[in-house]
Amino acid sequence: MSGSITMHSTSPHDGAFMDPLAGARHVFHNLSAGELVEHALLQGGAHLSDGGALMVDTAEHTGRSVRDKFIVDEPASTSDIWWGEVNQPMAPAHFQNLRARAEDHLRGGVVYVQDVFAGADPQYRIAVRLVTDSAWHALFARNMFIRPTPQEHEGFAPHYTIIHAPGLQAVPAQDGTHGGTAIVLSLEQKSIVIVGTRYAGEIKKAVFTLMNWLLPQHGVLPMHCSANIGEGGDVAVFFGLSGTGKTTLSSDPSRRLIGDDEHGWSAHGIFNFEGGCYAKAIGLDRDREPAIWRASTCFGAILENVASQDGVIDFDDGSRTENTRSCYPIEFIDHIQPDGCGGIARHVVMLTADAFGVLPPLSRLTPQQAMYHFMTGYTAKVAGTEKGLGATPQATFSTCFGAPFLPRPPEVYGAMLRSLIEEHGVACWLVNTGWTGGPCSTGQRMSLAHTRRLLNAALGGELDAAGFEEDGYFGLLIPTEVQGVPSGILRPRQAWDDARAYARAAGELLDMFAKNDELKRKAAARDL
Ligand SMILES: Nc1ncnc2c1ncn2[C@@H]1O[C@H](COP(=O)(O)OP(=O)(O)O)[C@@H](O)[C@H]1O
Ligand SMILES: C=C(OP(=O)(O)O)C(=O)O
Ligand SMILES: [Mn+2]
Repeated sequence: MSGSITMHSTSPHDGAFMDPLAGARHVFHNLSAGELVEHALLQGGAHLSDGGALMVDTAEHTGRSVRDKFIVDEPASTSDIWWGEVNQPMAPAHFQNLRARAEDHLRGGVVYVQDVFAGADPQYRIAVRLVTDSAWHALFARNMFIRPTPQEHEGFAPHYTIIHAPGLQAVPAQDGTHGGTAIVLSLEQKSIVIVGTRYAGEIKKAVFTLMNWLLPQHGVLPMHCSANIGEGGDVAVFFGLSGTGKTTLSSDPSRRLIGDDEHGWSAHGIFNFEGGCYAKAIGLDRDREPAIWRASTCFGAILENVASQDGVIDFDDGSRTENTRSCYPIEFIDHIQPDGCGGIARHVVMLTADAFGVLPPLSRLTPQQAMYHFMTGYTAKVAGTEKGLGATPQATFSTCFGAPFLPRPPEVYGAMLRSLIEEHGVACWLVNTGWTGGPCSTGQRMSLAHTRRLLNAALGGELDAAGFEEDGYFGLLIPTEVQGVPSGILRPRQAWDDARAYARAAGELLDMFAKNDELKRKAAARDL
């Protein structure tokens, strides 16, 4: 590997397409946050909260459209793609159509251009240009990615361009899509097209997919995780699927936040891909999560699908969706690592929100167990929209805690993590941020205070000399005592009133893991 790596082998604009902006009526380049807020209000469909946060509505798409994501099937770039359910091929001719129509659509009106970077480590950074007709999505990109300095803006040459036309519907017969929505990556043409959805998370996760494609060729492991750094410079990464606590737990007043969702692990250490956070806002409570609450409610923040009355935010209202979101630049959090870079991770934490209430709140993993849980990627959600009584939990297995974002086969990422854990003697932990004392219908959500205390004990070295005992089902090592947490909580069997009900639930969860292992074995045999 050379000193300065070129993440982009050909010239930024390879001439395959016209400048997407040529002929556009009004083009606004790199407006400030204040200007974008003004434009968003004028464009309509947005208003300010009493504290100044921009409140927007995404209409029917309130989450990612997993089935509508495509990678263009281009021979030079796609031989290493993990084709299948996650990565569906799109014919180059279809992409050509779709992109041309998206550009035409944008040319017809007002266009916002935001130039940003992904990758805090300059060596592995890509320059990304978002072209959109929606001012608040331009603000989203400005908040979420790394904002160039004035000098960096001069001569900014995008390596990748995102054509974002949320109001345009794809046409399946012409564009090769399933319906009106499409998120399409062309690795060869260095271009991403997003149509038919206003959910802003598509923008950041499309760039994440791109980083997941690019970085392994440079010996860097891309990860769906948050990261922070302790007083002594010790770095921890927190893997986990959506809603397991990456954002919440990484902003901890006693540790500096590196980032809340996407990181790379290079020979120098951990670096954020982003410059902002995208927190789940449902139930956001001022007292329980003061840092995220403050960041989410001030001018410059965007609140997606959050309800309000006369400007007063109601974070408890999930009537539009449970997946309400807040988006803010990382500087809105007090304790951050300003350059977005830390050293080699000393701790790897795997978060799971176990709605069956079976897994211990904290357990230590051997390197082998850590790899098993990484390749398995378990979490369990409450099914449907009605939470609480009677709801049945739904197990989810998403390999590498991020299958929807992996363009390469999972083993590529697994092998890299395995060698990093071995090489650096990394301590590994499994944390259940889900339920305790029963499944979600009868148990309680793990207290955030307990989860934070357990993590601080693990990361701060308090548990180095602690006693551990096996859980009896998963071979997990549970600390027998942690200051500040009742011992009855540490062992899930004791947290349940009915020991037999616990045994049954644990057995059932083990079966679900075994079924998933079997499915993976079959899929691997098919691919041989
Ligand atoms: N013990 C807990 N640990 C972490 N999060 C919890 C816990 N209890 C409740 N929560 C809630 O779960 C949600 C976790 O969401 P978030 O941190 O945004 O997840 P992610 O970033 O992994 O998608 C938040 O709404 C948080 O308040
Ligand atoms: C942005 C997302 O990720 P997360 O929930 O992991 O923050 C998402 O799933 O749309
Ligand atoms: Mn998050």
